[in-house]
Amino acid sequence: MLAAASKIRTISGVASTTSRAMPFFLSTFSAPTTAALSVPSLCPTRQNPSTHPRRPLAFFAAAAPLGVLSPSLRRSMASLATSTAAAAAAEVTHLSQRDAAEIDEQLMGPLGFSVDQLMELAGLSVAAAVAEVYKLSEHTRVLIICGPGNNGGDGLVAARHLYHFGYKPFVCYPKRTSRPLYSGLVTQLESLDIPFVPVEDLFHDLAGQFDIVIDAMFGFSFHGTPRPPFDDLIQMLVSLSVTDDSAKRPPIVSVDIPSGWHVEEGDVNGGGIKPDMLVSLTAPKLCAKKFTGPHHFLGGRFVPPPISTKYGLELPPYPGTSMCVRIGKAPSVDISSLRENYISPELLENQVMSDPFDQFRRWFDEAVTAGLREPNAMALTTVNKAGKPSSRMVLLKGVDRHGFVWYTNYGSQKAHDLSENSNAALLFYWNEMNRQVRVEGLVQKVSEEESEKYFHSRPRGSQLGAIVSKQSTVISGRDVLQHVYKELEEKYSDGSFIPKPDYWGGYRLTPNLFEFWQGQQSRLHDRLQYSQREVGASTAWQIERLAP
Ligand SMILES: NC(=O)C1=CN([C@@H]2O[C@H](COP(=O)(O)OP(=O)(O)OC[C@H]3O[C@@H](n4cnc5c(N)ncnc54)[C@H](OP(=O)(O)O)[C@@H]3O)[C@@H](O)[C@H]2O)[C@@H](O)CC1
Ligand SMILES: [K+]
Repeated sequence: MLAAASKIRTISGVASTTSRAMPFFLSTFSAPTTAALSVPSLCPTRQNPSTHPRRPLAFFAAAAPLGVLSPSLRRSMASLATSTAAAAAAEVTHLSQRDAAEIDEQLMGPLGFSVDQLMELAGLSVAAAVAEVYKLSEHTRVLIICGPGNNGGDGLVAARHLYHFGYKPFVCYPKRTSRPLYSGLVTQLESLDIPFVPVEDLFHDLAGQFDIVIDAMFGFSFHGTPRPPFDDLIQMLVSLSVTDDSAKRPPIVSVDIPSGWHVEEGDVNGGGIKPDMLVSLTAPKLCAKKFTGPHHFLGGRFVPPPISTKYGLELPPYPGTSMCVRIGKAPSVDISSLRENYISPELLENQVMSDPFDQFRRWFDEAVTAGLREPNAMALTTVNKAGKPSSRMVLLKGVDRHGFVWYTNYGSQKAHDLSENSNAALLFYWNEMNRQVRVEGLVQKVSEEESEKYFHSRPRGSQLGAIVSKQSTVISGRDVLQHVYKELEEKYSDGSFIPKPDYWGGYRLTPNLFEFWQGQQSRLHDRLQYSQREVGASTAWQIERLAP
């Protein structure tokens, strides 16, 4: 059985609402095992966005020094990528019209690119940026208005990618050119049954017909004032963008330049389009400095060093494998309006395993199968003898009937707390599945032998890292770590055995309480608690439902 859980988040003040669907594999669980669970190595996985519109694809993994999306990395690192890029926005280079055209010529001349290639990457960037901001569940119908030049071509390509992402594109392409590149793009869209909408059909109830409007009319070669029919189309978007209630109209996304704006001066008389989102390509043009909408992205991840060097381009790094990166400040949200409505299968007493370890194992396997990133990440809360609590995330490295194991530095704050008070709590939060597991119990160090075994199973870099860090002590700078690390790297460069430091090892929490939480609609969440009770000379787990 494959059921779905989804979550609807409402964000007022910005674009809005997200929802997610996540596969659950409730009945695919095989017989519980008593063998220790050795946590598998977990890689973020990508699912077909047209069928699984879940996390914004991971952000941030590869591109040193910054980086989501991956992906999707999605996802926590995304905010870091975003804020770092935002911080850098002030220094982003803005191109004059002449430089933009010159770069175009060089890319397609001495640097060996074809226009088809660049257009494909540009259109893909636009589609990726749109999908990052406007979630499929809330914005399905996308109108793409395409102009006569390459900006229009970017729009045609974006339409195709949006279709494959699961959106429903409609294209308005009033001035077609017969060049094979463009006729090919049109044929590709026709083969997907994407409707081509005549201009006349757009002049009534645009807001009711579409959830997003993409302006791909003019880019950096625009000059003068718009000629028909683009003058009327631009006016239509102007009227749309001044609609008071932004929630009642489709957002406008401009490709490279808001059409009709002066390429360098921007919206000179103030009567032009006011897009909600701008996707600058290659590098922002000077007019982008006047863009005041909430979402400014950069796309066109193809700029080779000769161009960056020649034009002194300062551009934010693209996160991970992403085709776009936010530049400019991320819109601020009203925290009190962030609200999720959880939709999940019910969690009933007669569905859960009688043993909480088996139930944990079942949920853990489902989290891994569903492709969650680091489902073994858990918040560990310790409390010192003065009753002062502290929390941090650690990684679960094993679980069996004896308990939950993680490794750390025995000189750390948590170790200090645990030496004074062995009570601790673990919290797993599997956001995409609307699930949380709480575990409480007593903590003990694992045997030296167990720690040794695990230490030597780690990559050599992690072994050295464990030696370098006198965890939780104050250090004067990052260079301190790098210096010691380098020395150790040299010392062990011959591949010789790296001894485990005695201040490094594992802990095991032996649970006396579990709580399995499944988010449900209208705050009527399922909470099933397992606690221990005496039965004769032994103990048994009793399951009780807690009010949400
Ligand atoms: N590396 C890069 O840089 C990359 C660039 N890429 C993309 O290319 C875009 C630049 O494309 P582009 O040069 O084809 O020009 P664009 O702005 O689409 O329009 C030209 C057309 O509009 C017409 N037109 C002009 N003014 C007009 C008016 N007032 N009223 C009516 N029509 C008017 C003009 O006609 P003309 O005036 O010449 O008769 C011509 O037909 C760029 O912004 C980016 O999106 C990416 O694909 C890949 C990488
Ligand atoms: K445009």
